[in-house]
Amino acid sequence: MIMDIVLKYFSDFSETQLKQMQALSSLYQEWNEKINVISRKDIEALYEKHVLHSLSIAAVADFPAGFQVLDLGTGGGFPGIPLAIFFPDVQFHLVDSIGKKIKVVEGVAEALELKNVTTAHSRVEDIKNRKFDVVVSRAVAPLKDLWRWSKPLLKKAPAHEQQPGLICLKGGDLTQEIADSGCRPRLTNIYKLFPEEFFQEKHIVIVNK
Ligand SMILES: C[S@@+](CC[C@H](N)C(=O)[O-])C[C@H]1O[C@@H](n2cnc3c(N)ncnc32)[C@H](O)[C@@H]1O
Repeated sequence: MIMDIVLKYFSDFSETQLKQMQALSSLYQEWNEKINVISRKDIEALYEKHVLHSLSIAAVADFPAGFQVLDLGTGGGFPGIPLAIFFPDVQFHLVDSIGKKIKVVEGVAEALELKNVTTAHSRVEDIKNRKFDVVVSRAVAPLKDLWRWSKPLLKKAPAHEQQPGLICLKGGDLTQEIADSGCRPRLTNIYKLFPEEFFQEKHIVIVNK
């Protein structure tokens, strides 16, 4: 099935990861019948539109074992769930302000037995007393807000080291958004990694700590 598209670009999965990736299709179909978190059109193209797109972050950033990653505005679990499968030794905290979406994420993570996923039904601004190595996010808010929310939640980088703090998937013309953001991000074009036609959010934007 369409899962082939993921295997075309990421071939190094363990048996467990492969089973988890393959299970995503039926899990999201089942959950979507109860709670609609993904459009009908998109659910048919789950691996291209959501899974591969989420994994594009893994193509540009390495998360070492023990890293703590926050997925800000995870919705139905993107990019957090595919990344949690991809990086089983990294801890992912998936947060969204809409409770029913977090219910789906919890159901999917539990069915996949993803021990490295925790969730919270919360606005990201309300997270207190926690720090993360990196924040990931897709299609949530202008860069200015993403960076304002992420900054206080990030552990400090060691002196003189440039480390990614915020990695987000974004679409459209980012010129004005970047000018307004108050930070100086780097951009990677996703279509240089994967076929352009799959994605609406065509850039990976990385802001260093
Ligand atoms: C367009 S959806 C994208 C969901 C998911 N990241 C994806 O790409 O499929 C944006 C999500 O961000 C969430 N969100 C927006 N602002 C937020 C905030 N301040 N804190 C937590 N979640 C937020 C919304 O509830 C919504 O589920």
